Amino acid sequence: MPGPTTMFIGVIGVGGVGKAFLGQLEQLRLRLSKANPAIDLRLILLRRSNKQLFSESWQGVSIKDAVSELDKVNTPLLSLQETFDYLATAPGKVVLVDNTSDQTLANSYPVILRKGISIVTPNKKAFSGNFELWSDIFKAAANGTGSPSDGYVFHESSVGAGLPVISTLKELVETGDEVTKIEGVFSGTMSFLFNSFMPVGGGGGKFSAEVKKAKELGFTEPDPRDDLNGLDVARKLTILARLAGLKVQSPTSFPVESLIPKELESCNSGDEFLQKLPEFDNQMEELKASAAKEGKVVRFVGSIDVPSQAVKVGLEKFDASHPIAALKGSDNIINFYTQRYGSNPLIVQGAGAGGEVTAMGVTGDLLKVIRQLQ
Ligand SMILES: NC(=O)C1=CN([C@@H]2O[C@H](COP(=O)(O)OP(=O)(O)OC[C@H]3O[C@@H](n4cnc5c(N)ncnc54)[C@H](OP(=O)(O)O)[C@@H]3O)[C@@H](O)[C@H]2O)C=CC1
Ligand SMILES: N[C@@H](CC=O)C(=O)O
Ligand code: NA
Repeated sequence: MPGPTTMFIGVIGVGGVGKAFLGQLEQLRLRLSKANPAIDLRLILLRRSNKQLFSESWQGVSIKDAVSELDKVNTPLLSLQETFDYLATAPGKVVLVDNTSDQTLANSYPVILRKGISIVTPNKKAFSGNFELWSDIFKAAANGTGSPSDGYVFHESSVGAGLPVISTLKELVETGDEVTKIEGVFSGTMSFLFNSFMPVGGGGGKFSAEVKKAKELGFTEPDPRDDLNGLDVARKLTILARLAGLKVQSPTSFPVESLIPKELESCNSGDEFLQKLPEFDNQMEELKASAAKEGKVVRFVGSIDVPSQAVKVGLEKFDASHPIAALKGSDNIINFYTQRYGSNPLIVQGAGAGGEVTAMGVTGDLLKVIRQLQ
């Protein structure tokens, strides 16, 4: 029988982040039940694009074996609506973990929240799509203007992976500081690409080869064109700008520089794009050489100027001594300029992509929900 502190968890998406999350969920389950044996986390749904696994009896499936059990399933996939209805009938509190980048699922968040199901997710689509969806989500959430019986929603990993970017910005705003500017490097993929293709001091690999590496390391979006076209950074800036109080309509409503060569804009798939990208390495070599002539390197950055409501995303040149030029690996750096912090910004820096660090933000959000519902 489920007790008052039984929490039913549904997980959608078992890619790089989803698999790392399941590992962390099992650790969390063990730690919480050791601290308080009444706390009982049960995995009742695991779904990928073509299969799903249920726990018919609400007992929960083994988290350790869930991915291999999911692989064995050969029953027809339920619709998303049927899946939400199943979750809503669980005999207790339910949390849905969306580890996909699916827009259709993101569009359903208001409906899910109104069923009393909480959501934690690294998926940016819901928070960076049209402004109406953003408003609907927070109207429906218990930690927005919804009722206490609605679900909670947290999305820390949608910006800067597990780095405390969203929580920091929210606290600045909610404690009455005035945020004037947010700027920095917001993409783990772009950071990795430029740090390794154009390192300070010269050298570096071929741009296209670094893109393939970034994908293999699990830094890119499922389709790496979503990183290279600047849209992933634009989505993150849309989220931060909205949290800072700006009514940004969409991630395409401000200037965004794309690194997709014109000739590859019509590729039909990410694979075709990756295959053809080496033909355009010379364009990136020219960019590197022209920056080097000025003793600089190029990095992919973004900024939000709050008073003028100006948001932009693109390439900029930096001196070798600049902190942005000196970043390593997939590191993000996010500078918050505020009235309280004056001319020395509050800085958040560290790995901005990768399965484990992203899953950590999702697991942290799950803990926030558990604390609210306990
Ligand atoms: N990777 C990173 O460093 C970071 C990722 N994120 C975000 O985390 C999310 C996941 O990223 P990542 O794990 O790297 O991506 P992956 O491509 O590795 O995994 C995506 C997973 O989602 C599943 N999926 C896709 N569409 C659907 C659908 N309609 N229904 C059910 N399952 C679906 C896929 O199913 P299948 O296995 O069948 O293909 C796959 O299991 C994305 O939103 C991304 O933007 C955020 C911060 C950092
Ligand atoms: N593709 C994204 C993943 C995290 O949001 C990135 O590279 O930053
Ligand atoms: Na974050």
